[in-house]
Amino acid sequence: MEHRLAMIGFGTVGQALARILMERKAELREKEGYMARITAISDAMKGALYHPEGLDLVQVFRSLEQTGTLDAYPDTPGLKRGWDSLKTIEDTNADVVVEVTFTDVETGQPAIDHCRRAFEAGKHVVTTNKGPVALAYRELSELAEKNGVFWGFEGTVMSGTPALRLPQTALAGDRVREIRGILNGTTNYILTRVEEGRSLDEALREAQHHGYAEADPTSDLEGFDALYKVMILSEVVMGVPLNRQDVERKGIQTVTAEAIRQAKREGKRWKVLGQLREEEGRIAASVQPVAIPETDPLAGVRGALNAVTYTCDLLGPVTLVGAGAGRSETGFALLADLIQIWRDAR
Ligand SMILES: NC(=O)C1=CN([C@@H]2O[C@H](COP(=O)(O)OP(=O)(O)OC[C@H]3O[C@@H](n4cnc5c(N)ncnc54)[C@H](OP(=O)(O)O)[C@@H]3O)[C@@H](O)[C@H]2O)C=CC1
Ligand SMILES: N[C@@H](CC=O)C(=O)O
Repeated sequence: MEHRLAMIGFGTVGQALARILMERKAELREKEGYMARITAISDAMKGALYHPEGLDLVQVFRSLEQTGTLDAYPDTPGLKRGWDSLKTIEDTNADVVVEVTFTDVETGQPAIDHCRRAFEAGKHVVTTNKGPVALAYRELSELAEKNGVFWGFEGTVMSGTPALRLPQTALAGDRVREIRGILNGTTNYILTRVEEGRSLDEALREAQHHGYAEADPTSDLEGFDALYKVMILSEVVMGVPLNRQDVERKGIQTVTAEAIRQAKREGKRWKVLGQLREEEGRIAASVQPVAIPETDPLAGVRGALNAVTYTCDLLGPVTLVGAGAGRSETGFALLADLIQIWRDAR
């Protein structure tokens, strides 16, 4: 048995997963018995390829390096080009759809439709796209269950750091009453670099260069990305759905470079905190920059690292610190979900 994957979107994260599968092929096979081949890629601007026997990833990356597109991939018998995302999901032989298109903070589309169509076609989905989980969790979970397929979205919160798998597995049986965390890698990186003397613009450019920022970085800067993660944590970890309007939101545009450096002189650090607290079945939730004292454990979380503290009834507080964004870090989140599908099937 072997996974056949269809990549919907082939940007930073999609390419990172492809590289991991290529570079770790032998190790994954030996240690996990895991085998996968990418049979299809469909990307908005780079183009689309499908070959039922699998694509040659060396040629895929060569074509991207030469042309920025998939156009220079060599023609071989049986190769199809140009299929759009929905045709790729429905008409290829893939059994797992890897949904890694942009997160749309208004509608969650077209990613919600991508997941819907995949489940209806009896295909598993792994995704790092926050839109479907934040806006259509119930509907899509039910649809996946009805069709007997798996929906993996570990990478939607804190990249490959197991921020969702930890409460769902290791904390099962306890109740999470409160969540507090740094949930956006780009803004934490920017705040750290500005403290170190960079300008806000320079720091944002660096974050983009490292692959941390959203395609439209205003989503990071204005707090929408963290807001979506707060919605996901509320529903998936605390079992309470929230609307966007339920979450108070402020971005880092309200914090000047001088305020960041002044806080440092006063022994404080600005952090964008996502906070959720359960009170009588209701959730009070917010995303906002706060100047916290250096003695706060979250103050030491620097750069693109993120952290989350789950305060549980029985266990008390548990804090997880790890990558919040990044190429291989987020590609790994998809791999972890793929391995879970693989293990569950066995
Ligand atoms: N980067 C990170 O560290 C993390 C990212 N994420 C999430 O993962 C997802 C992917 O992120 P990332 O790879 O960085 O983003 P990129 O912007 O690098 O890649 C997204 C890709 O999706 C393609 N695309 C957009 N719409 C469609 C469509 N309708 N059909 C096919 N392809 C489409 C884009 O095409 P083109 O550009 O060619 O137009 C682009 O290549 C996002 O939802 C993001 O929020 C989650 C955790 C961390
Ligand atoms: N842009 C996001 C990417 C991961 O979700 C971030 O910076 O955290």
